[in-house]
Amino acid sequence: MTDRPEEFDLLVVGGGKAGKTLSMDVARSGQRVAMVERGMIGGSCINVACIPTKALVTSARAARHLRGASALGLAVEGGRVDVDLLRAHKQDVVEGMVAANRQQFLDSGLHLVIGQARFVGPRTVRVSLANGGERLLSGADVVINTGTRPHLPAVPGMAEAGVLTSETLLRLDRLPARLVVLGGGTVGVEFAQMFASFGSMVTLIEGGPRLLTREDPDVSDAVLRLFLDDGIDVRVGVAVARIDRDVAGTVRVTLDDGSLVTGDDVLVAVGREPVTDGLGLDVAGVRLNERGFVVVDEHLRTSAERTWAAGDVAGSPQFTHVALDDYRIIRENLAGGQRSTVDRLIPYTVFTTPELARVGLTETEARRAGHDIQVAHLPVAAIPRARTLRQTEGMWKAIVDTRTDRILGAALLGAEAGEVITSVQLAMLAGMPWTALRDAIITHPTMTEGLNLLFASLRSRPVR
Ligand SMILES: Cc1cc2nc3c(=O)[nH]c(=O)nc-3n(C[C@H](O)[C@H](O)[C@H](O)COP(=O)(O)OP(=O)(O)OC[C@H]3O[C@@H](n4cnc5c(N)ncnc54)[C@H](O)[C@@H]3O)c2cc1C
Ligand SMILES: NC(=O)c1ccc[n+]([C@@H]2O[C@H](COP(=O)([O-])OP(=O)(O)OC[C@H]3O[C@@H](n4cnc5c(N)ncnc54)[C@H](O)[C@@H]3O)[C@@H](O)[C@H]2O)c1
Repeated sequence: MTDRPEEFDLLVVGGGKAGKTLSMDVARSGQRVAMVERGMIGGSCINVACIPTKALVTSARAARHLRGASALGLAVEGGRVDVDLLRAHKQDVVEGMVAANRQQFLDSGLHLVIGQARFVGPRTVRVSLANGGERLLSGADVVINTGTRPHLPAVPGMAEAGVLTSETLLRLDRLPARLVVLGGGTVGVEFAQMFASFGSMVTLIEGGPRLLTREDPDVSDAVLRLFLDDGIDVRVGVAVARIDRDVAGTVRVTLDDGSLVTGDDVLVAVGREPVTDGLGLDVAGVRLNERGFVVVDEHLRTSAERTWAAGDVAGSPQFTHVALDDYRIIRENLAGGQRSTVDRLIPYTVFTTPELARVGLTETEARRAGHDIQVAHLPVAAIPRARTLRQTEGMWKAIVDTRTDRILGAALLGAEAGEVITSVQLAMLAGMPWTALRDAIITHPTMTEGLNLLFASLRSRPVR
């Protein structure tokens, strides 16, 4: 290797959703682009996060359907979960997407460099290549997109006891008979319910006052009731004092209220931390915040000249669709634009069964912000489609501004909520009044039709 770097118009460090989409787009426009990825073709979403988990949620839902088949008029036996088949299904979905990504990378003309990058100066990285050797690369512009990894808190005994993360549990080399889940956030609830559907006895421990602490208390309570119905043992407002594994292999989790939870495996799902250590960002002039995330401005510029950051590592809300929007922002700003992250309307869906889909403000946030609000409520059982699906669990709510008639936010817990929320989001983006959703003619019988009923529960402003 010479000391002169290979020069590119754009150098992307980490091939996550933001980085790979940007790399392909810029390469297709004829510029020289190098993307360094240490091993996961396509990034974490398709390899170890969204896609494998949602493939397994499909299996979990199928298992539930099979158990409830008689209610649908079907005489079906059992539905035993076979962990080898489960793993094969998940792998097949993942490998299909990885192969499609690899082909798209090739077609775009980007230079894919497989190896671990480390900054050795401004806009210059040394890459330890996966197949041996090194390369020195520089970019006229550089984008950091190295993502996050599971955070492991300092709990006495945990390292010796051995615990799982979302990544290691997804390898599925066995189905734990008893699974203890630490953390009742998005990862914790999705995994807890999925494994309960596969037949594991699940205990979920959340340090905060309730499940999904970002949500309104009535929404968290509705999720809690579903979990209790599923036989999940939920403990909230307790901290783990220590974790031990006995000679028989049983894990013993001692809580600070003196109680003891036992299991075969512990999944730690208490948040994610940025992948910035060992990246040499100090020599690149890139500032980090106290939690190790890259500090960016609203245009996703870092403290170093012509150096940008995108996705989880830039402190963006941790969703793939947000990483995609970060790509759009940088793409436009590389071309001299001023696109910004300010005031983005970011929906999300927690893939429990049924799903919890959210957009905009919660009721708590709307009140705190001083809005004069009305809150619409609807039990999902009131929606005809839910009856035909025989999935009547859940509740919907929406928050509207009484003065402007604009929709401020919605929380939909129910079947297909992740699809329905987009209609609410689009109405918000278009600045439509809530009455438009109350009065729109919507196909019958669909879940989206429930929006007519949800908003019909509100009072209209008197006509003046
Ligand atoms: C279990 C789980 C389920 C999730 N489900 C969903 C979901 O359903 N929907 C949703 O929207 N979001 C979901 N998320 C969040 C989503 O996965 C992330 O927000 C998203 O993947 C972030 O993408 P990114 O662009 O920041 O980078 P990432 O996809 O994290 O990519 C970063 C890449 O950088 C590479 N890298 C790191 N360091 C180096 C280095 N030094 N040199 C070279 N390469 C390097 C890594 O190998 C990785 O491929 C989930 C997350 C988890 C953990
Ligand atoms: N469907 C989706 O879109 C999806 C799915 C999974 C993950 N994600 C993304 O990944 C991010 C990370 O997910 P996550 O669930 O790891 O983090 P999170 O921040 O969503 O939740 C972590 C939870 O763990 C709790 N906690 C923290 N320390 C604890 C401790 N010592 N003991 C018990 N509980 C503790 C917190 O109070 C919190 O409720 C999410 O915020 C989300 O943005 C998205």
